Amino acid sequence: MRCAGDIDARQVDETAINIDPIQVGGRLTADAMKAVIAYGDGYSVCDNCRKPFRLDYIKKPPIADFHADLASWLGMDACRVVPGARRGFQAVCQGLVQKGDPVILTALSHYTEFIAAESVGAVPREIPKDGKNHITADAAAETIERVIKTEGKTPALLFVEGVDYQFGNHHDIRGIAKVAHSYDIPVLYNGAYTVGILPVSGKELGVDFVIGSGHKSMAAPAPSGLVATNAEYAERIFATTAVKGDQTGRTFGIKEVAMMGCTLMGVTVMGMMASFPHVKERVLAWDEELRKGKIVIDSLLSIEGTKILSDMPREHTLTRIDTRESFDRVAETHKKRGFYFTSALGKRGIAGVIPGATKIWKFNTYGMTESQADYTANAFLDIARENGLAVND
Ligand SMILES: Cc1ncc(COP(=O)(O)O)c(C=O)c1O
Repeated sequence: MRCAGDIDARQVDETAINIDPIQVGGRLTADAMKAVIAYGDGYSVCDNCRKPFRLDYIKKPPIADFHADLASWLGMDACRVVPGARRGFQAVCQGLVQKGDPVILTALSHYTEFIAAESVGAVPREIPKDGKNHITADAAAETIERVIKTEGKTPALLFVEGVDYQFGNHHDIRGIAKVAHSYDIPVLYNGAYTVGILPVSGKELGVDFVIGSGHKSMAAPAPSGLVATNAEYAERIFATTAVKGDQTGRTFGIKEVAMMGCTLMGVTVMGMMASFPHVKERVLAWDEELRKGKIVIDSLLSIEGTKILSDMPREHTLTRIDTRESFDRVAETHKKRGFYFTSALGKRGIAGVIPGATKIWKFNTYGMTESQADYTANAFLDIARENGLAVND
């Protein structure tokens, strides 16, 4: 009989080449794995927590320095680690948005951005994407105007994704931030697919908040992430508690309300910290990542009927692809239907494509070695040829 503590092996072969769009940037470094083992106990980072009693003041291990380093690395003034990008969105909403306030999101916003707005009773309003799947400064301006006119209120916050999760496209953050600021609307930059993957400077982008996801893009265990702010908003977002026990008169000092006092303890913060030197280095090799990604893109495009739905040339390793006129044609008659494709990839040691997907799907080549990129490119060609699809050599 099985009991709740029985743990199965992972469903994805960890030795496989994983092209799952959400997983590639969160794979741990060897140093993070060591940290996970060393700091596995629940409150392990609290051994040397001394006054003031707060996670971001702990000197041993150097969690205080880590916070300062994160802020300067992102060109921001203050930073806190949080349990996932979503908790960063929520902290900013908690600090800036009142019930009933309109909040601007985009047609490419992630559901967690909507839920963060909902958690404070905000009214979400979307900037539409254009025909090229971009969020533009003009569309942002039109949306802000429309919201002010119809709701009679200036939006309290604007969310925008550096790179969106649907197409992996970049958007005009500087232009959008400029427009938002002309209405005095603070701008939250969602760096879930950029922070830890490519260089990001909140100052250069002209945004007020930078949010990152540790488990998606910073080689860290889940749930982890960060929220960084400029000096203008730091006090509001990281406001300390003013509450007092009515019987005891107790107060709780420097605990921050939006952070619920302390955030990432143990494995998550230590994994994130252990990977950080590697993450700082890897963002500088972004062009290399694009070059390796191109090897896979070129091979897929050589299969007749295949279309890339993301911007071309690719400027991110997450790509949306349409194989309705190629791999999906095979699915119509194959005895495994659409599952033939993921099964053929699996046999070749490639994981991360949703089982049965042959129409429109996404993949991410981030972190592949050159030989893995060559291997993956050839695997797609093999599967195409094996199933009678035409390949342009
Ligand atoms: C664009 C985007 N933003 C935010 C999130 C949420 O990130 P986290 O899991 O770190 O809260 C995701 C997760 O898939 C995402 O794709």
